Amino acid sequence: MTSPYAKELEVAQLAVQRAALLTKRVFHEKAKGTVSKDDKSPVTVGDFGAQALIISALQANFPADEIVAEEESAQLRADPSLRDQIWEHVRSTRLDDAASEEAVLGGAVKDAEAMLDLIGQGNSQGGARGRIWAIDPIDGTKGFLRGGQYAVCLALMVDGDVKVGVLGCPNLPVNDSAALTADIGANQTDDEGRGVIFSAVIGQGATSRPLGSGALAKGQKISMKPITDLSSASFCESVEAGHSNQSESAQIAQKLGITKPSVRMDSQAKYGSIARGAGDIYLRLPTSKTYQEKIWDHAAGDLIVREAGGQVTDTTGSRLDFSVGRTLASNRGVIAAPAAIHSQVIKVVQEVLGQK
Ligand SMILES: Nc1ncnc2c1ncn2[C@@H]1O[C@H](COP(=O)(O)OS(=O)(=O)O)[C@@H](OP(=O)(O)O)[C@H]1O
Ligand SMILES: [Mg+2]
Ligand SMILES: [Mg+2]
Ligand SMILES: [Mg+2]
Repeated sequence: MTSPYAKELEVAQLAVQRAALLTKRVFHEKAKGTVSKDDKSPVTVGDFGAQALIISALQANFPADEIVAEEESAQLRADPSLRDQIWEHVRSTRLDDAASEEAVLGGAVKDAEAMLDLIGQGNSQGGARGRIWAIDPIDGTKGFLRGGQYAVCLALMVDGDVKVGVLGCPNLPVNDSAALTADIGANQTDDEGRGVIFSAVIGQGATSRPLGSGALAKGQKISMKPITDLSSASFCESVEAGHSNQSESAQIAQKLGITKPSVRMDSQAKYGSIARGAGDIYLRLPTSKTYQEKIWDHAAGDLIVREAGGQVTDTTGSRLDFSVGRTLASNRGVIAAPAAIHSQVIKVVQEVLGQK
């Protein structure tokens, strides 16, 4: 008997791998086709193209499933030149392994119009019922533009619970033990020895494997660092000061006896890094009363960390709730840490936030 979600995992990993081939090409281009969205955040040819390729693979395999994806097609319909730039990438990005490309991912997208339709298919409102995929085609777009970390993110939720999570991180070291000592926060690229896929299926643990471009490489189990002494730990936090409150995190570090500076890294690469022990504690503290976290920014990382032996909660200690729509509506903050120290961190987070 095959294990639960084996097909979903295979499709998700290959879809992320193919989408990452596209983002890697755009990463090395000088002009990345960047435009500004209504909320003033950037989106590039890479984000749109990766979303089209992933949705194409999902629809070829699971046509009845719903999809919640970050990007929208409306802006592209009014911009034929941008559409054509994206189409050029979508048309020409293929896995090296022809069998996986055709038999698993369903092959090429028909034309530019079909591509726009695919991008627009990620408009599900989410919720607590049924099978829903969450896609962040490029998480950490600012990092992608800056030459930092970014991640191609895909997760399957069933009745509001994350069952499968995959993160493709082209700029992280492949090797889990090398990553332990590498400077994972600094400016990064996808040179030799870089590019990793993290994945997890509920109840089956978490793995990492080289990102590659052909048949999937063999994976290895990953687990969080067994920290007992917080004084040797460090936080892994956003690069962008607007995404997490850095002065509160400094106070929390001090109270916990953490002396090392925070590792600053864009995207869900943070979740993957702590899940393989190349980092300790993911901390995200709200900066605004109105911003709502999006499910695609957390779903895959949440499962990967929990399957690697961690706990992921908000600042009250409750699990993240992926069942309420496209956002984590009432969520305040995220703390992901090895299970043994998670409650200790939450206690101090609450002390510091409570002082305000
Ligand atoms: N105001 C605010 N507060 C919190 N979070 C926000 C905010 N604005 C945006 N975002 C989301 O942050 C995503 C980027 O992830 P990180 O914050 O972890 O990384 S970093 O900021 O790039 O360092 C980023 O994901 P992408 O848009 O996929 O890059 C955003 O969804
Ligand atoms: Mg994101
Ligand atoms: Mg994104
Ligand atoms: Mg974005």
